[in-house]
Amino acid sequence: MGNFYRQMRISSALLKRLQSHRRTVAAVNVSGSRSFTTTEGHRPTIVHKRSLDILHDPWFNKGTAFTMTERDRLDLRGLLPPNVMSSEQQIERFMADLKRLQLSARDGPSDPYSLAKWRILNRLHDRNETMYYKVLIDNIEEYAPIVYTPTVGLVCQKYSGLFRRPRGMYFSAEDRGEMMSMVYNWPADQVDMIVVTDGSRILGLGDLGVQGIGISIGKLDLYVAAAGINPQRVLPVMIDVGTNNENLLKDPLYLGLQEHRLEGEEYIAVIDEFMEAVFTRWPHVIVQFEDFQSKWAFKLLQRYRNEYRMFNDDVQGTAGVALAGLLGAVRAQGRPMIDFPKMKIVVAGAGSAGIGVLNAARKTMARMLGDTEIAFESARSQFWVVDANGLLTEARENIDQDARPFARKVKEIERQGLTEGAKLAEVVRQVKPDVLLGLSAVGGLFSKEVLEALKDSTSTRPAIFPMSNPTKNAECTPEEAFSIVGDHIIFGSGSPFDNVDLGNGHVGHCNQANNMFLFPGIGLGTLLSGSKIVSDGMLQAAAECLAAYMTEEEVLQGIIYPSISRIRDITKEVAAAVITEAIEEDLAEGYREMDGRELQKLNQDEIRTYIMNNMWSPEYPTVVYKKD
Ligand SMILES: NC(=O)c1ccc[n+]([C@@H]2O[C@H](COP(=O)([O-])OP(=O)(O)OC[C@H]3O[C@@H](n4cnc5c(N)ncnc54)[C@H](O)[C@@H]3O)[C@@H](O)[C@H]2O)c1
Ligand SMILES: O=C(O)C[C@H](O)C(=O)O
Ligand SMILES: [Mg+2]
Repeated sequence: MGNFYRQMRISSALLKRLQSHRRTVAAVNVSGSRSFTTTEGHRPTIVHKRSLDILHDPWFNKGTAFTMTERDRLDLRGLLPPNVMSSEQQIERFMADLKRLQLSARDGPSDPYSLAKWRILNRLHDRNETMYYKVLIDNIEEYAPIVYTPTVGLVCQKYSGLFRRPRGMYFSAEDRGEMMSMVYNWPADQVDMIVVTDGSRILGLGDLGVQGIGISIGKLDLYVAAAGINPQRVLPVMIDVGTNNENLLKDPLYLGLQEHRLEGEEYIAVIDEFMEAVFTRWPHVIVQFEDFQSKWAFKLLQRYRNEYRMFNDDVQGTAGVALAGLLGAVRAQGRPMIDFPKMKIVVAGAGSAGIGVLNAARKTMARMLGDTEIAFESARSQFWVVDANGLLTEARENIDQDARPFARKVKEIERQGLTEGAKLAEVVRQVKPDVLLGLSAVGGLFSKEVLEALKDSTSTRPAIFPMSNPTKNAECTPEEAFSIVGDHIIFGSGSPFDNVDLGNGHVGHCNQANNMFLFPGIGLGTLLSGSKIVSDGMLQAAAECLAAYMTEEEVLQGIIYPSISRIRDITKEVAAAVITEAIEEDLAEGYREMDGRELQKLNQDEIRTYIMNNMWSPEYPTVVYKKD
């Protein structure tokens, strides 16, 4: 036997590994023989690898069954979800998932096989990243809805069953005091982009705890596909501070911490520790906050935005995308953009996304009106905000601090025939808005009654934006909007829908109003500019670039956002706008061999070339072996 292996030039390390594997197999085969299993079964397995190498080796990997001491010993801490499982629980989880597959492979009527497609793509992602991203980039229209919204929502919901190999890092409340060392368990010396979530508000699906890691992975897939960030330099992160989802707290197979969420100072201390750890190891990284519940989204943004390279996608990315849509709706009426401050806008939903949009739209109106305090004050009267308690006015008790600037004066709305807490349909009936925008996470909120009321809009082309995700949380479908309000509307939804056949060869165009058209360009532009912060000006430049991207002809046809097949191009354009603004604000310090001064000398074409030269493409590199 020894001779045979020598002849085959198999190294002694591999020989040892083969022998140890053969012992395991033998032990399994003779499990009835007590004496054999006791002697062999208790002998430790010697491994010559640590960290991800172990998790990716099917011979040694135990997945979630690695004990905490093993995780510490083998540099695995943070590379697995925090809940240690027994092998029986692992099998139970796998079997339950297998049996559920047929029942759950469905997200809305659009694609009954979406989850099955996700599994196949995910397996490719685990085996061969270059090939995975080539498939994704070459077929982005078909597969973005699988790896990103809406299927990613279903994946997060089913995550405990779908979990096979870990991807990304998990920092849990149990890791307090350890994060600074744990961060070195990640194998890459360079990380450009982190997308982090605490799982507290995943799309419109609520608190999904540790299962929210899927959203960080999906967003980073778009960073690679759209922005050409090197996949070896992205890091999805889940900060598990517990969950308030009672079902998950009771589920014996849940992979996260089974305790209620940390609150107050304790919560902030965990996020602070995480930020300090990642910026210590990777000082130039950009951290995108994703799907944090509103009460933390704003606080954390204010806390970190002047100190670290970070932004909140739901607040700032969404604001820019919605603003581009609002300006597109003005252009689609054949009016100049400068007419924007005359638009009457009803927003349903006053969470992180809704308030982000309201702030950005109000500021833009004020700027167009002369950028004075009076202009800022008068812009406020263009918005009516309806949340779970109806129309928001100053008569409301316990108004959320971030929503307060949009609470209407009681006298003012009484003159419009409205009162505090008025229902959405009533508000639409009285206001006759130009735009109805939904960020409520309530599927079907734009009911027949609401849409009927919008028929009396004073606009020649009312715009309807059911922006909530995933598909079943959309406030209405395009069929409902076009059939009830009319063929002339502008339509944009957060999740993708097919265009609507209006008959007579006419098509009702369904735009996808999703922050995916901005966040990859914001990240890429910030990275390549070398700015230490993501400024308001850089975000505004990104939004204006998207707003101006569509041609007059397209806009008049109701096409106000690009198709996803153009996402790499729009991302490059957005990145160029971000870099240009960073240079103008004197924030650009450069990236790698391009220092800040060199960057300042580039013209627009050269900036685009610089961006394209730094975008990764999925091509196999030549690989050579080198001894340590
Ligand atoms: N399209 C995009 O790019 C995009 C970006 C960000 C968020 N979103 C979606 O927006 C939704 C909301 O996100 P969020 O972070 O603001 O959530 P959130 O939970 O913080 O806010 C939801 C808001 O909706 C309000 N609401 C609840 N029921 C309502 C009702 N019946 N009528 C009117 N308002 C009601 C709540 O009072 C709250 O103000 C999610 O579905 C998310 O997926 C979409
Ligand atoms: O994830 C998306 O598709 C958009 C947005 O970030 C959301 O939270 O819904
Ligand atoms: Mg989000």
